[in-house]
Amino acid sequence: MDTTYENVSVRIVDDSGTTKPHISGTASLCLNYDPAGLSAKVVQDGQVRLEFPISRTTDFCKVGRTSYMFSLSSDAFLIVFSSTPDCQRFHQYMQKFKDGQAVSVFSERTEEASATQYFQFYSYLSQQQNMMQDYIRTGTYQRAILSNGADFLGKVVLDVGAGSGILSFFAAQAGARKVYAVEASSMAEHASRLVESNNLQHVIRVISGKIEEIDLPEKVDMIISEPMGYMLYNERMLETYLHGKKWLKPGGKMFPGRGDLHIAPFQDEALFMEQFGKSNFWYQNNFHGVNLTVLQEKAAEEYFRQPIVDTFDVRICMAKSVRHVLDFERADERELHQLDIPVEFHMLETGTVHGLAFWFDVAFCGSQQTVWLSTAPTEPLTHWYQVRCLLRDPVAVKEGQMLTGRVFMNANQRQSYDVTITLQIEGTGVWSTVTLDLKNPYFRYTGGQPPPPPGHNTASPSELYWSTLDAQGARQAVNMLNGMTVNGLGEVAMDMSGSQHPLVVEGLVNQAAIHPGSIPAAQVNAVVSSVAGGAPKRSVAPTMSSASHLIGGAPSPALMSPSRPFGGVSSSLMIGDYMAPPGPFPPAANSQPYKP
Ligand SMILES: C[S@@+](CC[C@H](N)C(=O)[O-])C[C@H]1O[C@@H](n2cnc3c(N)ncnc32)[C@H](O)[C@@H]1O
Repeated sequence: MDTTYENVSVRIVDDSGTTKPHISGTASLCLNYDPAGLSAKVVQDGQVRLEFPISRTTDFCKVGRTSYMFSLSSDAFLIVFSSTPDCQRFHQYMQKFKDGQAVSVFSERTEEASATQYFQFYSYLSQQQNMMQDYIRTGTYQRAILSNGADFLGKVVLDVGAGSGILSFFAAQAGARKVYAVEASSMAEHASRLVESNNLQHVIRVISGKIEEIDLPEKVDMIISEPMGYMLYNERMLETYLHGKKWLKPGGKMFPGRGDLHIAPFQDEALFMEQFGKSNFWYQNNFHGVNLTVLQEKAAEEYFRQPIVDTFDVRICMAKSVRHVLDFERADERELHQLDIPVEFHMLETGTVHGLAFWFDVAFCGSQQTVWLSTAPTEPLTHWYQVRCLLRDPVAVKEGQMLTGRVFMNANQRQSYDVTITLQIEGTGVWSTVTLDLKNPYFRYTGGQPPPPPGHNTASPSELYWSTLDAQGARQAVNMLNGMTVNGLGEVAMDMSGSQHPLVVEGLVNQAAIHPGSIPAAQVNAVVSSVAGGAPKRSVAPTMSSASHLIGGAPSPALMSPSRPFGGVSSSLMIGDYMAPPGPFPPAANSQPYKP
């Protein structure tokens, strides 16, 4: 809701009802959320001329068609709006406020349509399952909680955004006396049923509602939550997590207690060409008799606004990552409205910087043990994958140069961020800038092994392979010859079981950091077929058409296999942890994520 009103005049009212101007000329009236209700500010030329709190007990009323009267303890003010519609809009807002209807930090910062879709998404059991089945995620949370029993035993805990209630169950397992499981979507009903069927009603109390709007009967010793979206900040649920601190006792703990966003420049010519190539569809002057070329530039712009969600070989990074730390126990939610992250990279190699790669880690700093949950490319893959932002204009760099700049993340009302990257090579005048829409990413993960960057071999891989075989013993060396196997000693057999590619030997080929329990091989044909920018061939059935509809996160890798019984989960669209409904079939050539 727009809560700024331009060109208002403010008059002071005396006891006889006579009014006179309180400020000369007109000003802006801004309403902001305040824990006690609202705060009204009259701003003129950048200066606050009048500020007063509005609570549900404040006296106010509409006067005529264009004015509003506020009787405060000291003075009474008449706010005169510049038009009847403005006054009407203000009146509706105040009515809602008076009725106690959802005027909260959350509703202030979120478009209604975005919130509706967001909580609908999380109301699906399949979506909760998707997160629960991310074994690295769920297993790490359980371990962090159970290995810090002292922080939970006999304690009161708040679970912010409880979903299925899984984290509340972990807190109960660790001996919590009381757990308040707050969930805004209708998943709260399912969570209640789980609590009852597990006979934990005496410990876990599910509260249906938004953290920003509910009431708790007491303060808590510990807050637990899983509020991370991709690139850490998407979904803006971290703000909800920090908001929950209004219920935390002094000295209370947050689990996790901190989040580190890592940022590194990368080189990936193939990815750059792939994105660029997609817009070439519009570079046709006779598409069914229509000249499309005027839109090619706009299409390229649109593709480069999409952050790319997938995984990669860490060796594409050209410098050590810069780390941006957020201390959840200290930070204020308002700090997350604009994040201005300076970056400075000491380039470790010569080449082309195609963009910046992002991943995050969170730490559970318990009194007994610190446990990290990492989404780094060197670690087992999670449903957050990693995110890469391409530069429209890549920059050529030399080893030893300094690449500096900033990543500016500006929160929007769609529960996401506009991300502006600016980079320059120090002392050269070479720079590049791009703005991306984090709400509309391109989900590119195919389940395949991410290739290493070209030119990374500094010794002969073939020699290395054979010397490893020699070390293992020649008998184990197996080769294929016309359907027969011949071992390193020249012995021939008809056994076909040793048909693995000879170069795929553990320790020789770098395997992706994929956890065997989470990531079965998947063929995301729809995505693969769009790689060159052409339309996916109808004969190639998209087994993961949904994956092309990522909104802000991704299916748990465990659900990426077409062979899994719950593969249907992935036919939804993602928003971090959050996905939206499936799109058309066949998916668009560009694998554009669905956007609400
Ligand atoms: C990423 S899921 C985590 C669910 C569960 N805690 C888990 O770890 O499996 C986030 C949950 O928080 C809920 N949520 C998001 N914003 C919320 C808010 N402002 N108030 C209450 N719940 C919220 C969502 O509906 C969703 O179920």
